[in-house]
Amino acid sequence: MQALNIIIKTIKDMSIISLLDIIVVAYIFYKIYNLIKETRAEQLLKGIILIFLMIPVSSFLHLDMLNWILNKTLPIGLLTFVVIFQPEIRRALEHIGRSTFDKHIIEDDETMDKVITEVVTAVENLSESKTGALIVIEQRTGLAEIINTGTNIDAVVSSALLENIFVVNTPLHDGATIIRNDRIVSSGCVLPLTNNNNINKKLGTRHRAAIGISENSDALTIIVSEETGTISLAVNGGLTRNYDKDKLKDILIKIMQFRKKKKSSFKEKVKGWIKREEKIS
Ligand SMILES: Nc1ncnc2c1ncn2[C@@H]1O[C@H](COP(=O)(O)OP(=O)(O)OP(=O)(O)O)[C@@H](O)[C@H]1O
Repeated sequence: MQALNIIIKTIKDMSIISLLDIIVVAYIFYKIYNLIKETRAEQLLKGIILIFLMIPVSSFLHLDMLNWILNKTLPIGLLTFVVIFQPEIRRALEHIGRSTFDKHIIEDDETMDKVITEVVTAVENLSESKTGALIVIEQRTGLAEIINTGTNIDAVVSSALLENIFVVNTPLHDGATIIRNDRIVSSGCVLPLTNNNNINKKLGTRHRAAIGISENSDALTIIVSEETGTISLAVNGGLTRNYDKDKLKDILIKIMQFRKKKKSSFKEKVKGWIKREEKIS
C-alpha cells in the first residue's frame, strides 16, 4: 500500500519535462529492442533487464545477499554484452546513422534502371562463362574504408567494363568491385569475412566475404561462382542463391526502389520478396 502511495505521489509530482524524458527513453529502448530482436543478443539482453529489475525488488524486500550478488553481476553482464555483441552493436549504430543521413541511394529512376541493367547483363555473361565475380552496390552505409583497400577506378557502370574487370589473371579480378551511384569506384577490394558457422561448407571465401559485407552494411552484393556459375545475392546477412537474369533484376529493382521510398520496415519487405529456400545455404 505504501509502495502504491509512493507511485501515485511520484506520478502527481511529475512535470511535463519528466514525462517527455520517460517517453524518449522508452522510445529509445523500444528501438534498441527492435534492432536486436531475433538476434543472438536478445536472450542475453533480456537476462540483463531481468537483473536490472530484480535489484530494486530485492532491495525493497530486504533480500540483502541477493541484492549484493545482483549489484555485482550487473556491471559484469553489461561488459560481457558489449564484448560479445560488438558486431550487433556496431550494426545497430550504423542503422541509426543510416536513418539519419541517406547516402548513395540512386534517386533517378532512369539511372537506377540503367545501373541495374548493366550489372545484371554483366552478371549473366560472367555466369555463362563461369567467371568468378563479386560486385557490391553501396547504399546508405558508406563503404569508404572498403573502397580504399582496392584500386580506384571511377568510371560509369557498364557491363563491358564489369566483365573486363573479372577476367581471370588480370590485375583487378581478385576481390570485390564497388559501385557507388552510377559509377564503378574501386576494384580488387577486400571485404570482411563473416564469422557465421552455419554457412554451407561448400561455399568458400568469395561467398563468405559477400555475407560479411552484408552483415556490416546495407550494401547489395552479387556473387558469381567461378566453380558453378551460380548467381547469388547477399543482403542483410542472408544469402539467396540460384538467380537468373530476370529474377536478379526484379529483386534489385524492388530493393532499390523501396529504399528510395522508405515506406516501411525494410527487413519485413525483403523477407517477403526473397523466397528463402535456404536461409543461408
Ligand atoms: N575477403 C575477401 N574480399 C574480397 N574478395 C575475396 C575475399 N576473400 C576471397 N575473395 C575472392 O574470392 C576468391 C576465392 O574464392 P573461393 O573459391 O575461395 O570462394 P567460393 O565462395 O568457393 O567461390 P567460387 O564458387 O567462385 O569458387 C578470391 O580469389 C578472391 O577473388
